[in-house]
Amino acid sequence: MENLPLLKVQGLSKFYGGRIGCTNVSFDLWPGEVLAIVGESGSGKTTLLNSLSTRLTADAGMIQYRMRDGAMRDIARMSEAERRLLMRTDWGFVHQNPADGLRMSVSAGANVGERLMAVGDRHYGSIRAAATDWLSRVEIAQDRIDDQPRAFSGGMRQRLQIARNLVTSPRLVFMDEPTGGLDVSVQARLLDLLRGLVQDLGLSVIIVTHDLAVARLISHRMMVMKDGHVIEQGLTDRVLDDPREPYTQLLVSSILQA
Ligand SMILES: Nc1ncnc2c1ncn2[C@@H]1O[C@H](COP(=O)(O)OP(=O)(O)OP(=O)(O)O)[C@@H](O)[C@H]1O
Repeated sequence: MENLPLLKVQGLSKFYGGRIGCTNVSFDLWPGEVLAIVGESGSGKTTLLNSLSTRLTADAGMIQYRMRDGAMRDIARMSEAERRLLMRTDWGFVHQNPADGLRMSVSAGANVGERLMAVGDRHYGSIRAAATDWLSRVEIAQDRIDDQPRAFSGGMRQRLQIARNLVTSPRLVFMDEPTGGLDVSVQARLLDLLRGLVQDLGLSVIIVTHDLAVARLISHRMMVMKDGHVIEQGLTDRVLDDPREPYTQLLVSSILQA
């Protein structure tokens, strides 16, 4: 199945009244592939990510996903319950602000364990063991398992949010500026950790970032957005080293000069 796409997107569009959010986006995502969506503020990155992950309902187009049994399913034709199950198990969503993806008033262990309970795991010992294991994989000391995330630093909260997402072994993870809003040194460490996990787990990832250095480090392929349109896509190194569109050239050179 490795030679079949995990996600197939055709002609996806989302409008806000008369304003374009994103329009006519098409691409295939392959198992183990990391796709970065880049572009300046207001270009439609978040709208596209939210439409792909069904947090927003698209106005046109089709999203097909290859289920674990190999069947290609049209996301729009799934029942609400099927879609919810998918989002709790096979998909993950890492928000820029960890508070949007965590429950701030329950313990770190419960934040991770909760996703397992949501898929039917009822055995306290095994849930606690999985939570402990995941905390250490994201470099959170085990003696913090009973602390609430409100007692954590920004970087720790983000690592906890990642653990909560990955504990159910998802195959596709959406990320919205996961290193945004953190100090530069914390960002670098988190990016390193993310890159390692994505590689080890063979995850497929769609990551929104306005930071081309982040895209360079973590992604295989890149889509450049402008005014809701994908204006250029290709292998990350190709797009950054040899941008074809004048707008991409401008984006790349402005970063290099900064
Ligand atoms: N809820 C909304 N209602 C109306 N217009 C919206 C809404 N959300 C986004 N838009 C518009 O859609 C376009 C794309 O916005 P979007 O937030 O997707 O861009 P972005 O690239 O993610 O920007 P940023 O990097 O600043 O988050 C913009 O013109 C924006 O004003």
